[in-house]
Amino acid sequence: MIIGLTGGIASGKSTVSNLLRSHGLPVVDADIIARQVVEQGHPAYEKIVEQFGEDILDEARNIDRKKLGSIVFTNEEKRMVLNGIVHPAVRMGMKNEAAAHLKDGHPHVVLDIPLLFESELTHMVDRTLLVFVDEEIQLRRLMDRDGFTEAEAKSRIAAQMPLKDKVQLADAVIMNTGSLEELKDKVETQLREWNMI
Ligand SMILES: CC(C)(COP(=O)(O)OP(=O)(O)OC[C@H]1O[C@@H](n2cnc3c(N)ncnc32)[C@H](O)[C@@H]1O)[C@@H](O)C(=O)NCCC(=O)NCCS
Ligand SMILES: Nc1ncnc2c1ncn2[C@@H]1O[C@H](COP(=O)(O)OP(=O)(O)OP(=O)(O)O)[C@@H](O)[C@H]1O
Repeated sequence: MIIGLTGGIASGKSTVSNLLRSHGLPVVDADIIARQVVEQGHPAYEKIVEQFGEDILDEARNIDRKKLGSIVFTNEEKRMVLNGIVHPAVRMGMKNEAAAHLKDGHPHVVLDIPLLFESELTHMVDRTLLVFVDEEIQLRRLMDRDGFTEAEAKSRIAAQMPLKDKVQLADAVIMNTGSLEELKDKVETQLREWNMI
């Protein structure tokens, strides 16, 4: 079974991913692949520099993610351009990694995809699991984790489908408004319900 793990920015997907890994489940992380496919030498890197110019590069000519983020999270059109370059490569990378885990004999694989619903990727998975927090907690955790101003954090949250709309689309929801201990219990309960542990 392929599980699609999703949620909003700073909802707790990586935290849940780590708990899933601790149960022996392999997790394929779309954010990590999205970083790999824009490294120098990859075709997506060239396309991004062509579209966004050399101003988004740092001294070592790597993509400065902070700079690129400040452009695309305040301009939907530019975000779509970036998505159009990066997402096909991410999809391919995820498929390859998932196939390798299945080939290794793992019966279940988790795909951690922040934009699972926005990018209509549910066909890639058998079940969807949403990590939910209310907007106030999401904003606070995002500002605390990344040191963003309120405006920066809000622009990132606004670039995604509201979490309450994702609740309607998910097969199961894990509430992450409580403590990490509670989260751990909820993850375990969900895995048992789906006969995955
Ligand atoms: C804009 C970029 C350079 C900012 O990099 P940065 O290191 O600051 O953030 P990081 O990649 O770790 O993403 C953090 C979170 O932001 C959110 N996010 C990232 N990209 C997007 C996007 N295009 N639309 C909406 N939310 C996004 C996700 O929740 C993600 O988990 C980077 O996010 C990027 O290249 N985005 C485009 C690719 C993408 O969509 N990645 C996310 C899933 S594949
Ligand atoms: N139950 C919790 N209690 C307190 N802090 C938490 C809890 N769950 C997650 N956090 C913290 O909130 C922040 C966001 O969590 P995490 O990084 O797992 O989110 P994410 O959904 O993977 O984010 P992104 O979309 O940016 O990749 C982190 O600093 C994490 O340590």
